[in-house]
Amino acid sequence: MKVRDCLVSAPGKAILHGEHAVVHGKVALAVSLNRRTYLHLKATSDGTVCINLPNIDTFLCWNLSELKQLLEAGQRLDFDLLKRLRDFMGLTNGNLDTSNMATLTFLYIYMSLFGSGELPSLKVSVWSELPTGAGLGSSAAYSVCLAAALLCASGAIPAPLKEWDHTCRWHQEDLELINSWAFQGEMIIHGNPSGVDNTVGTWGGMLRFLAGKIIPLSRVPLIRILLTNTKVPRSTKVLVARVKDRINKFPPIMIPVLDTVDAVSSTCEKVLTEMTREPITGEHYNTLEELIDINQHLLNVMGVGHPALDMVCRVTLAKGLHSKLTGAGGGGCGITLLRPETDSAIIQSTMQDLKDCGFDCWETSIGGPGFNKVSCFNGDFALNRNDEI
Ligand SMILES: Nc1ncnc2c1ncn2[C@@H]1O[C@H](COP(=O)(O)OP(=O)(O)O)[C@@H](O)[C@H]1O
Ligand SMILES: C[C@@](O)(CCOP(=O)(O)O)CC(=O)O
Ligand SMILES: [Mg+2]
Repeated sequence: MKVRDCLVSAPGKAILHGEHAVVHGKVALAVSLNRRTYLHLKATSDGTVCINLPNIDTFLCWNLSELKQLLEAGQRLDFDLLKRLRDFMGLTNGNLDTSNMATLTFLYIYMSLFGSGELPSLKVSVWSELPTGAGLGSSAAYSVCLAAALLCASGAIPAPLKEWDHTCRWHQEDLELINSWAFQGEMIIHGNPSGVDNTVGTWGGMLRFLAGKIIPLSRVPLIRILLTNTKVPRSTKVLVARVKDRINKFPPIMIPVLDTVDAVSSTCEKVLTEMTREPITGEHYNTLEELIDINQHLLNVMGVGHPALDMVCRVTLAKGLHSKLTGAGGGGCGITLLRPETDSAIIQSTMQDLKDCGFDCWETSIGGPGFNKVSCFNGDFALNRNDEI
């Protein structure tokens, strides 16, 4: 089978409001970031499939003949395949570390897409500008890249449409297919994902996500934020399970908390919309700050806070800035809202204070015009075909 080489990329995301609550059917507001994950797929002819995942120190190869034995002729690929792959990799349920989850996700999508025909010999390399396991949707960006590249290589989606700047894109229905396979990847990595992260990775921009329904927010103001990575490692899968346990233990307490988060997200959306229709005032920013504070407390009630995230909130508040965790929490990243009038000296000194705590910190902006979705590059332009990654 002739497989096309390709280079694809997908953005990370920040959740403004609604993390965790979105898993339980509440609204989330999420936005793509200008940090991305890249995947290069290269056809080979040595009868192996190999993955290079330098961010997580994983470099593996398998013989196609070994993998073929895991496929049962004619069978629809599903969680039985997942079980066979787990057994093949020697994994028990509790043994899903960073490398195993990434490997299992790759093998699952690869075997599912190519299993009914000939397994192609490939080398797949993935690298990312996103911190892994820090709340910025690295798992979704990884899954979107795998889905896009492998669907394209298998011929399940056509060659993408070329754009003027040497990048290219897919039609809406192809993006939907990419998103659905990326969601399966997230299921392997997260256990019970809402789908918001893979949706942002696929479509980009800012969106409102509710029970699988996506409403793109096409008119949103450009907002400056700080992103701070506490570098405290955590796993989304573990945190999502922790919140579920707490909901099961205290339903009358936790269900109103989820409803309140839902109201925070909807109120924030309303304010953002107002900000595009009328002159932006200090009052708009005051409300956004209050919503951030309220949601941070609610996330602590859900049990996904961490002393390092409390530190981010304290350090920034000392400079008059408001922060909350973003993503699954339990460590990872926080976002801090910057007001338009915030002096650059204040921003610099806040960033220095955060760095002095041992955190990584960078300024970025979200919203505004422009999309930042999954895209591919015309191979010859972006990479010489003979380049080794
Ligand atoms: N660049 C990458 N290369 C390989 N695997 C990755 C990469 N980025 C993310 N992953 C996978 O995603 C997992 C992290 O997912 P998760 O706990 O949801 O955190 P995040 O908030 O970054 O999405 C990692 O353990 C790994 O399996
Ligand atoms: C906690 C959650 O709302 C977001 C998780 O994001 P991340 O994996 O921490 O980037 C889970 C989900 O929506 O699937
Ligand atoms: Mg994730």
